[in-house]
Amino acid sequence: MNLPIRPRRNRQSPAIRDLVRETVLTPGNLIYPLFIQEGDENTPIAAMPGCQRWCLADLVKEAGEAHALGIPGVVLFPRIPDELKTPGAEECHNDAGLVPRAIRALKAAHPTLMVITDVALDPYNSDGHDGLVAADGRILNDETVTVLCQQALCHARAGADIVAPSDMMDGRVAALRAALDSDGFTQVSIMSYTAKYASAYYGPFRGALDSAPKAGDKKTYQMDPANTIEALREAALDESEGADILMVKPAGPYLDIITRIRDASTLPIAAYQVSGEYLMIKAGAAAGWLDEDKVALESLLGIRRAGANMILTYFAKKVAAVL
Ligand SMILES: NCc1[nH]cc(CCC(=O)O)c1CC(=O)O
Ligand SMILES: [Mg+2]
Repeated sequence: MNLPIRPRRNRQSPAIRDLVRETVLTPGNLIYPLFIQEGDENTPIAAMPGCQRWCLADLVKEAGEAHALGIPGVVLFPRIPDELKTPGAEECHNDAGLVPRAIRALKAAHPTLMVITDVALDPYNSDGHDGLVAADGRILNDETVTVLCQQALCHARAGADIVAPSDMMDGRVAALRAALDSDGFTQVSIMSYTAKYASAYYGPFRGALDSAPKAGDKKTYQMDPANTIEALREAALDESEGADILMVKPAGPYLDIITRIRDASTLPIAAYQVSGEYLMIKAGAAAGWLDEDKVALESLLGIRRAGANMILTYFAKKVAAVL
Protein backbone atom coordinates (compact mmCIF):
# COMPACT_ATOMS: atom_id res chain seq x y z
CA MET A 1 0.00 0.00 0.00
CA ASN A 2 1.08 3.58 -0.57
CA LEU A 3 0.29 4.61 2.99
CA PRO A 4 2.34 7.53 4.38
CA ILE A 5 0.23 7.87 7.51
CA ARG A 6 0.46 4.81 9.73
CA PRO A 7 -0.81 5.26 13.35
CA ARG A 8 0.71 1.87 14.23
CA ARG A 9 4.22 3.45 14.12
CA ASN A 10 3.40 5.04 17.50
CA ARG A 11 2.55 1.64 19.00
CA GLN A 12 5.43 -0.46 17.74
CA SER A 13 7.52 -0.69 20.93
CA PRO A 14 7.11 -0.31 24.68
CA ALA A 15 9.35 2.78 24.48
CA ILE A 16 7.24 4.65 21.93
CA ARG A 17 4.06 3.57 23.75
CA ASP A 18 5.50 5.09 26.93
CA LEU A 19 6.23 8.35 25.12
CA VAL A 20 2.80 8.78 23.52
CA ARG A 21 0.71 7.62 26.50
CA GLU A 22 -1.95 10.24 27.32
CA THR A 23 -3.17 9.04 30.71
CA VAL A 24 -1.36 7.60 33.68
CA LEU A 25 -2.63 5.84 36.75
CA THR A 26 -0.47 5.95 39.87
CA PRO A 27 -1.11 5.01 43.50
CA GLY A 28 -1.16 8.77 44.09
CA ASN A 29 -4.50 8.93 42.26
CA LEU A 30 -6.19 6.48 44.62
CA ILE A 31 -8.28 6.80 47.76
CA TYR A 32 -8.92 3.65 49.77
CA PRO A 33 -12.41 3.25 51.34
CA LEU A 34 -12.27 1.35 54.63
CA PHE A 35 -15.11 -0.06 56.74
CA ILE A 36 -14.71 0.11 60.50
CA GLN A 37 -16.42 -1.40 63.53
CA GLU A 38 -16.19 -1.56 67.32
CA GLY A 39 -14.29 -4.30 69.13
CA ASP A 40 -10.95 -6.08 68.70
CA GLU A 41 -11.80 -8.23 65.71
CA ASN A 42 -12.16 -7.82 61.97
CA THR A 43 -15.19 -9.18 60.15
CA PRO A 44 -14.88 -10.28 56.51
CA ILE A 45 -17.79 -8.80 54.54
CA ALA A 46 -19.66 -11.66 52.91
CA ALA A 47 -21.22 -9.41 50.26
CA MET A 48 -17.85 -7.86 49.35
CA PRO A 49 -15.12 -10.50 48.99
CA GLY A 50 -11.69 -9.06 49.77
CA CYS A 51 -13.14 -6.40 52.11
CA GLN A 52 -13.40 -6.45 55.88
CA ARG A 53 -14.86 -4.34 58.60
CA TRP A 54 -11.71 -3.40 60.51
CA CYS A 55 -11.30 -2.93 64.23
CA LEU A 56 -9.36 0.25 65.00
CA ALA A 57 -6.00 -1.45 65.66
CA ASP A 58 -6.05 -3.24 62.30
CA LEU A 59 -7.49 -0.20 60.53
CA VAL A 60 -4.35 1.69 61.51
CA LYS A 61 -2.21 -1.18 60.18
CA GLU A 62 -4.12 -1.53 56.91
CA ALA A 63 -4.10 2.22 56.25
CA GLY A 64 -0.37 2.35 57.03
CA GLU A 65 0.35 -0.40 54.51
CA ALA A 66 -1.71 1.37 51.86
CA HIS A 67 0.01 4.69 52.56
CA ALA A 68 3.43 2.99 52.31
CA LEU A 69 2.39 1.85 48.80
CA GLY A 70 1.83 5.48 47.82
CA ILE A 71 -1.91 5.87 48.49
CA PRO A 72 -2.45 9.42 49.81
CA GLY A 73 -5.78 8.99 51.55
CA VAL A 74 -8.43 6.77 53.07
CA VAL A 75 -12.15 7.34 53.50
CA LEU A 76 -13.93 5.85 56.51
CA PHE A 77 -17.32 4.12 56.69
CA PRO A 78 -18.53 3.00 60.13
CA ARG A 79 -20.79 0.11 61.11
CA ILE A 80 -22.71 1.60 64.02
CA PRO A 81 -24.27 -0.82 66.55
CA ASP A 82 -28.08 -0.94 66.19
CA GLU A 83 -28.64 0.27 69.76
CA LEU A 84 -26.91 3.57 68.90
CA LYS A 85 -29.10 4.26 65.85
CA THR A 86 -31.83 6.84 66.47
CA PRO A 87 -34.28 8.85 64.35
CA GLY A 88 -32.15 11.96 65.07
CA ALA A 89 -28.82 10.21 64.29
CA GLU A 90 -27.26 11.92 67.34
CA GLU A 91 -24.37 9.41 67.46
CA CYS A 92 -22.97 11.00 64.28
CA HIS A 93 -21.60 13.92 66.29
CA ASN A 94 -20.46 12.10 69.43
CA ASP A 95 -16.82 13.15 69.96
CA ALA A 96 -16.17 9.76 71.62
CA GLY A 97 -17.82 7.85 68.75
CA LEU A 98 -16.24 5.29 66.44
CA VAL A 99 -15.32 7.65 63.59
CA PRO A 100 -13.63 10.36 65.72
CA ARG A 101 -11.64 7.67 67.54
CA ALA A 102 -10.60 6.18 64.19
CA ILE A 103 -9.53 9.60 62.88
CA ARG A 104 -7.41 10.27 65.97
CA ALA A 105 -5.77 6.85 65.81
CA LEU A 106 -4.98 7.23 62.10
CA LYS A 107 -3.59 10.76 62.37
CA ALA A 108 -1.47 9.82 65.39
CA ALA A 109 0.08 6.84 63.58
CA HIS A 110 0.25 8.29 60.05
CA PRO A 111 0.38 12.10 60.14
CA THR A 112 0.88 12.41 56.36
CA LEU A 113 -2.11 10.21 55.47
CA MET A 114 -5.19 12.20 54.41
CA VAL A 115 -8.17 11.10 56.44
CA ILE A 116 -11.45 11.66 54.62
CA THR A 117 -14.80 11.14 56.32
CA ASP A 118 -18.26 10.42 54.99
CA VAL A 119 -20.79 13.04 56.06
CA ALA A 120 -24.30 11.56 55.90
CA LEU A 121 -26.71 10.14 58.43
CA ASP A 122 -27.43 6.66 57.06
CA PRO A 123 -25.09 4.64 59.33
CA TYR A 124 -26.55 6.42 62.40
CA ASN A 125 -30.17 6.82 61.45
CA SER A 126 -32.63 4.13 62.54
CA ASP A 127 -34.46 4.84 59.25
CA GLY A 128 -31.41 4.08 57.13
CA HIS A 129 -31.76 7.32 55.17
CA ASP A 130 -29.01 9.87 54.56
CA GLY A 131 -31.29 12.54 56.04
CA LEU A 132 -33.84 12.94 58.82
CA VAL A 133 -37.21 11.43 58.02
CA ALA A 134 -40.49 13.28 58.74
CA ALA A 135 -43.60 11.50 60.04
CA ASP A 136 -45.00 11.41 56.50
CA GLY A 137 -41.83 9.82 55.11
CA ARG A 138 -40.34 12.95 53.50
CA ILE A 139 -36.59 13.49 53.88
CA LEU A 140 -36.14 16.83 55.64
CA ASN A 141 -33.53 18.94 53.86
CA ASP A 142 -32.76 21.93 56.09
CA GLU A 143 -33.07 20.06 59.39
CA THR A 144 -30.67 17.43 58.02
CA VAL A 145 -28.12 20.06 57.02
CA THR A 146 -28.00 21.29 60.63
CA VAL A 147 -27.06 17.77 61.81
CA LEU A 148 -24.55 17.32 58.98
CA CYS A 149 -22.77 20.47 60.18
CA GLN A 150 -22.53 19.02 63.70
CA GLN A 151 -21.19 15.76 62.21
CA ALA A 152 -18.56 17.54 60.08
CA LEU A 153 -17.41 19.66 63.04
CA CYS A 154 -17.04 16.51 65.13
CA HIS A 155 -14.82 15.01 62.40
CA ALA A 156 -12.82 18.25 62.10
CA ARG A 157 -12.23 18.37 65.87
CA ALA A 158 -10.86 14.81 65.67
CA GLY A 159 -8.43 15.84 62.91
CA ALA A 160 -10.12 14.94 59.61
CA ASP A 161 -8.40 16.50 56.58
CA ILE A 162 -11.39 16.31 54.25
CA VAL A 163 -15.10 15.94 54.94
CA ALA A 164 -17.09 14.33 52.15
CA PRO A 165 -20.85 14.95 52.28
CA SER A 166 -22.54 12.03 50.50
CA ASP A 167 -26.11 12.90 51.49
CA MET A 168 -27.22 15.01 48.47
CA MET A 169 -29.17 17.55 50.57
CA ASP A 170 -29.41 20.99 48.94
CA GLY A 171 -27.22 23.76 50.34
CA ARG A 172 -25.07 21.57 52.53
CA VAL A 173 -21.75 22.59 51.00
CA ALA A 174 -22.27 26.27 51.86
CA ALA A 175 -23.53 25.37 55.33
CA LEU A 176 -20.58 23.04 56.01
CA ARG A 177 -18.08 25.65 54.79
CA ALA A 178 -19.58 28.31 57.04
CA ALA A 179 -19.69 25.99 60.06
CA LEU A 180 -16.10 24.82 59.56
CA ASP A 181 -14.80 28.36 59.03
CA SER A 182 -16.60 29.83 62.01
CA ASP A 183 -15.03 27.17 64.26
CA GLY A 184 -11.55 27.87 62.87
CA PHE A 185 -11.31 24.86 60.54
CA THR A 186 -10.49 26.86 57.41
CA GLN A 187 -7.91 24.20 56.42
CA VAL A 188 -10.45 21.34 56.32
CA SER A 189 -11.50 20.60 52.73
CA ILE A 190 -14.90 19.65 51.37
CA MET A 191 -15.07 16.84 48.82
CA SER A 192 -18.67 17.04 47.73
CA TYR A 193 -20.59 14.08 46.35
CA THR A 194 -21.92 16.43 43.67
CA ALA A 195 -23.51 14.01 41.23
CA LYS A 196 -24.47 10.99 43.28
CA TYR A 197 -26.96 8.87 41.43
CA ALA A 198 -29.75 6.69 42.89
CA SER A 199 -27.88 3.57 41.85
CA ALA A 200 -28.44 -0.16 42.24
CA TYR A 201 -24.64 -0.51 42.29
CA TYR A 202 -24.62 0.51 46.00
CA GLY A 203 -26.40 -2.70 47.09
CA PRO A 204 -23.37 -4.60 48.48
CA PHE A 205 -22.18 -1.52 50.43
CA ARG A 206 -25.51 -1.24 52.23
CA GLY A 207 -25.19 -4.90 53.15
CA ALA A 208 -21.68 -4.28 54.50
CA LEU A 209 -22.96 -1.64 56.92
CA ASP A 210 -26.58 -2.77 57.43
CA SER A 211 -27.49 0.70 56.21
CA ALA A 212 -30.22 0.02 53.66
CA PRO A 213 -33.26 2.33 54.02
CA LYS A 214 -36.00 0.71 56.12
CA ALA A 215 -38.72 2.26 53.96
CA GLY A 216 -38.78 3.88 50.57
CA ASP A 217 -35.74 4.59 48.42
CA LYS A 218 -33.26 7.44 47.97
CA LYS A 219 -34.73 8.86 44.75
CA THR A 220 -35.92 12.13 46.33
CA TYR A 221 -32.32 13.14 47.02
CA GLN A 222 -29.96 11.03 44.89
CA MET A 223 -30.06 11.81 41.17
CA ASP A 224 -31.99 10.09 38.40
CA PRO A 225 -29.55 7.95 36.35
CA ALA A 226 -31.18 9.37 33.21
CA ASN A 227 -29.92 12.92 33.82
CA THR A 228 -26.79 14.76 32.68
CA ILE A 229 -27.64 18.47 32.62
CA GLU A 230 -28.89 18.23 36.19
CA ALA A 231 -25.40 17.04 37.19
CA LEU A 232 -23.95 20.23 35.67
CA ARG A 233 -26.41 22.27 37.73
CA GLU A 234 -25.37 20.43 40.90
CA ALA A 235 -21.70 20.99 40.02
CA ALA A 236 -22.19 24.73 39.47
CA LEU A 237 -23.95 25.01 42.83
CA ASP A 238 -21.32 23.05 44.74
CA GLU A 239 -18.54 25.08 43.14
CA SER A 240 -20.24 28.36 44.03
CA GLU A 241 -20.91 27.12 47.59
CA GLY A 242 -17.21 26.51 48.16
CA ALA A 243 -16.54 22.83 47.45
CA ASP A 244 -12.85 21.99 47.00
CA ILE A 245 -13.38 18.76 45.04
CA LEU A 246 -16.42 17.53 43.09
CA MET A 247 -17.32 13.85 43.04
CA VAL A 248 -19.22 11.69 40.58
CA LYS A 249 -20.65 8.40 41.82
CA PRO A 250 -20.81 5.64 40.60
CA ALA A 251 -17.86 5.97 38.22
CA GLY A 252 -17.76 3.35 35.44
CA PRO A 253 -21.38 3.66 34.25
CA TYR A 254 -21.15 7.48 34.53
CA LEU A 255 -17.95 8.27 32.61
CA ASP A 256 -19.83 10.79 30.48
CA ILE A 257 -20.82 12.70 33.62
CA ILE A 258 -17.18 12.81 34.77
CA THR A 259 -16.16 14.25 31.40
CA ARG A 260 -18.97 16.79 31.30
CA ILE A 261 -18.24 18.08 34.81
CA ARG A 262 -14.49 18.06 34.03
CA ASP A 263 -15.18 20.37 31.09
CA ALA A 264 -17.56 22.61 33.05
CA SER A 265 -15.53 23.18 36.22
CA THR A 266 -12.03 24.19 37.22
CA LEU A 267 -12.20 22.09 40.40
CA PRO A 268 -10.49 18.71 40.78
CA ILE A 269 -12.81 15.77 40.10
CA ALA A 270 -13.11 12.61 42.17
CA ALA A 271 -14.94 9.48 41.04
CA TYR A 272 -16.17 6.65 43.25
CA GLN A 273 -15.88 3.15 41.82
CA VAL A 274 -18.63 1.75 44.04
CA SER A 275 -19.24 -1.64 45.60
CA GLY A 276 -21.27 -3.04 42.69
CA GLU A 277 -18.59 -2.06 40.16
CA TYR A 278 -15.95 -3.72 42.32
CA LEU A 279 -18.03 -6.86 42.68
CA MET A 280 -18.72 -7.27 38.99
CA ILE A 281 -14.97 -7.52 38.43
CA LYS A 282 -14.46 -9.75 41.49
CA ALA A 283 -17.27 -12.07 40.37
CA GLY A 284 -15.93 -12.31 36.83
CA ALA A 285 -12.48 -13.15 38.17
CA ALA A 286 -13.84 -15.68 40.71
CA ALA A 287 -15.63 -17.47 37.86
CA GLY A 288 -12.36 -17.62 35.93
CA TRP A 289 -13.73 -15.35 33.20
CA LEU A 290 -11.66 -12.19 33.78
CA ASP A 291 -8.11 -11.37 34.84
CA GLU A 292 -8.83 -9.41 38.03
CA ASP A 293 -5.69 -7.26 38.15
CA LYS A 294 -5.78 -6.35 34.45
CA VAL A 295 -9.49 -5.55 34.39
CA ALA A 296 -9.26 -3.56 37.63
CA LEU A 297 -6.38 -1.50 36.22
CA GLU A 298 -8.22 -0.92 32.93
CA SER A 299 -11.42 0.11 34.73
CA LEU A 300 -9.46 2.68 36.76
CA LEU A 301 -7.53 3.95 33.75
CA GLY A 302 -10.85 4.49 31.98
CA ILE A 303 -12.10 6.59 34.89
CA ARG A 304 -8.87 8.64 34.80
CA ARG A 305 -9.17 9.03 31.01
CA ALA A 306 -12.72 10.35 31.43
CA GLY A 307 -11.26 13.17 33.54
CA ALA A 308 -11.12 12.10 37.17
CA ASN A 309 -8.09 13.30 39.13
CA MET A 310 -8.68 10.82 41.92
CA ILE A 311 -10.59 7.59 42.33
CA LEU A 312 -12.13 6.03 45.42
CA THR A 313 -11.81 2.28 44.90
CA TYR A 314 -11.85 -0.90 46.95
CA PHE A 315 -9.05 -2.10 44.64
CA ALA A 316 -6.76 0.74 45.84
CA LYS A 317 -4.32 -1.28 47.91
CA LYS A 318 -4.18 -4.24 45.54
CA VAL A 319 -3.71 -2.05 42.48
CA ALA A 320 -1.10 0.11 44.21
CA ALA A 321 0.89 -3.06 44.91
CA VAL A 322 0.67 -4.05 41.21
CA LEU A 323 1.65 -0.55 40.04
N1 LIG B 1 -24.14 7.93 52.37
C1 LIG B 1 -24.15 6.62 52.02
C2 LIG B 1 -23.13 6.09 51.07
N2 LIG B 1 -21.84 6.47 51.01
C3 LIG B 1 -21.21 5.63 50.06
C4 LIG B 1 -22.17 4.75 49.53
C5 LIG B 1 -22.00 3.67 48.50
C6 LIG B 1 -20.63 3.19 48.24
C7 LIG B 1 -20.54 1.90 47.51
O1 LIG B 1 -21.54 1.32 47.03
O2 LIG B 1 -19.42 1.42 47.40
C8 LIG B 1 -23.38 5.04 50.16
C9 LIG B 1 -24.61 4.26 49.90
C10 LIG B 1 -25.87 4.93 49.62
O3 LIG B 1 -25.94 6.10 49.22
O4 LIG B 1 -26.89 4.27 49.81
MG1 LIG C 1 -26.37 19.39 45.48
